[in-house]
Amino acid sequence: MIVAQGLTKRYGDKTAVDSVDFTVPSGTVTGFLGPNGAGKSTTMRMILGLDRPTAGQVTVNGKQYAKLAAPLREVGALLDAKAMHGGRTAYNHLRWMAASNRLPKRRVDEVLDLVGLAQVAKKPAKGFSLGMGQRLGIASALLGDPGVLMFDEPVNGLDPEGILWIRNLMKQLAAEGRTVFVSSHLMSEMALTAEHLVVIGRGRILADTDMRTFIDQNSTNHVRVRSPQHEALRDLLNAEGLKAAAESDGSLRVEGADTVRIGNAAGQAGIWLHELTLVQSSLEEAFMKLTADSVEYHAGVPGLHEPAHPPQTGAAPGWGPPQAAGGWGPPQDPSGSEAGR
Ligand SMILES: Nc1ncnc2c1ncn2[C@@H]1O[C@H](COP(=O)(O)OP(=O)(O)OP(=O)(O)O)[C@@H](O)[C@H]1O
Repeated sequence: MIVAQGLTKRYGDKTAVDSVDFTVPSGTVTGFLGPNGAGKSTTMRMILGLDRPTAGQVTVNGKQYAKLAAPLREVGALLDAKAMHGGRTAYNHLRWMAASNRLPKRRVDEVLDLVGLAQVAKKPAKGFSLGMGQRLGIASALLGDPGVLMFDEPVNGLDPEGILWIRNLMKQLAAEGRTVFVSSHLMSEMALTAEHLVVIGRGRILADTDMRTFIDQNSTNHVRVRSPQHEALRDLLNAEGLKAAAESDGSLRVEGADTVRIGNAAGQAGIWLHELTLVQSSLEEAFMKLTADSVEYHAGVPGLHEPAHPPQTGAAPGWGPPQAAGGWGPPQDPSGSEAGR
């Protein structure tokens, strides 16, 4: 179990982690979610004693990491898959880690087998692909057979088979009663893997709850209904006080009612239905809604940003597509000369 209490980290005037309290229970996979820069890696580094908290504390199995007698046997972590000596072979990388924690050599072979790297064990890590590096990092985390495991973006670079493998591995580790704490930006993957969620935004805990409750509390289900009598159905639902909005695929999106109510209303009015589906919100929708105010780094949407050089001639003011001349983009040489380019 991991327990954080008032855990805080400040870098100068930047508060990366702001007095957070949370518990990562054993026997379940806990997802650690948050937008870029939310404080996930900083929190994980503090759990592993790689960063010292400015205030508060975090313990693993009741002790601070630095006070664990045999850390590798209690906590395994994958934070940065590239954090290894590139000239060392996968085998030797694991061998020195095992030796430093008095783990037997045979454990190195076991974890290499487990992560599927046995055939390349004697090859230097610098030649490894991103996915192979992730597998080696996971092997390091598993080396001491620890009860607590932390993975920062573990599926990064893995192929579909690798993603399925790590998903099943994490579930299996949790089913064995271990504590599994995993961060990821892949919401669809997290929805399939985690049962519990800790969500952080701008250094503060936004949610600490089970997956179903999180989705239910932060999203709205709707019903998708399709009928050859589209207009009649829409009028009927609107008359019933339901908001029925036409979708571009020809269906109606109805909020605030379940399938039974809509089906009964349509049946009583003699309206044929070709589809009546309850659409449950996804983790992604719930996450986006909850963290909308916590996103620090927004990407510009092409065509939606204000141009640095607004159109000068013959164009209405305001935003618009790039102009052939005098519009957005690098300044043009009016002579059309190639000189100086
Ligand atoms: N060593 C450091 N010095 C100064 N600021 C830092 C340092 N490490 C992290 N930060 C800042 O702390 C905040 C939290 O960063 P952190 O890496 O923990 O976020 P994150 O949730 O892991 O983000 P991402 O999803 O992008 O990996 C960011 O604003 C970051 O710039």
